Amino acid sequence: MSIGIYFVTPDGCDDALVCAALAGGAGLIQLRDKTATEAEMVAQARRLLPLCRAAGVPLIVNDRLEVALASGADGLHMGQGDGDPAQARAALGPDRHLGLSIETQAQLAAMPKGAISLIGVGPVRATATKPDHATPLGLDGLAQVVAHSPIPAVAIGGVGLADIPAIRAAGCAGVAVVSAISGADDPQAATRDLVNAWRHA
Ligand SMILES: Cc1ncc(COP(=O)(O)OP(=O)(O)O)c(N)n1
Ligand SMILES: Cc1nc(C(=O)O)sc1CCOP(=O)(O)O
Ligand SMILES: [Mg+2]
Repeated sequence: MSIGIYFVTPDGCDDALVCAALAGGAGLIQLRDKTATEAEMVAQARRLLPLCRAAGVPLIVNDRLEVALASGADGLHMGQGDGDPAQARAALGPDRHLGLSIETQAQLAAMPKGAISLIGVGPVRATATKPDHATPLGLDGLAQVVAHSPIPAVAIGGVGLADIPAIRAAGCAGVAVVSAISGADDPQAATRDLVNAWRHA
């Protein structure tokens, strides 16, 4: 599986920002909004789905299984405290993506076999985007976790353009970013630069 650049939305994300990431070549989108109501997230996911489908890019919902199901999204991302992955897999069915956050080797070893299709490993570095993040792994720690993963992994947390060669060399299927795209003056160009760096790493 090759994902490349995985755009995770910031709180209050404008649909236009997702369009810019799609136009720049993002290979996966996660709707993550810690401030939105369930109804707002369902409505936004329903608006974004046709845009993502037109680009051939899956749309995944963060945290909220009900939103993923009600919107018909292509999957769900869960953290360690976000419920039982086996139950989420049963509700999602066999074909949709189910991502799980992995912060340590022990969490990887304890991961329920079969339910998860993708892991997000991090944070690589401290990041203000997720104030409650776990202890940073660094690029070496990332590589150690990914080396033991039986399923595709993406790196997340405080990463950007300069990290892409090391992240790819670690065996990741992609890199998940918020601020490297959302904080750029030109999000489409920033995504394109990340995509090109990924392709040439
Ligand atoms: C791809 C990816 N990896 C990790 C996370 C973090 O999930 P979680 O630990 O549940 O934290 P929140 O994002 O819910 O604050 C993620 N969202 N995506
Ligand atoms: C959503 C998220 N999860 C993380 C984890 O470590 O699990 S770090 C993170 C935020 C990533 O944002 P940025 O690219 O701006 O650092
Ligand atoms: Mg979560």
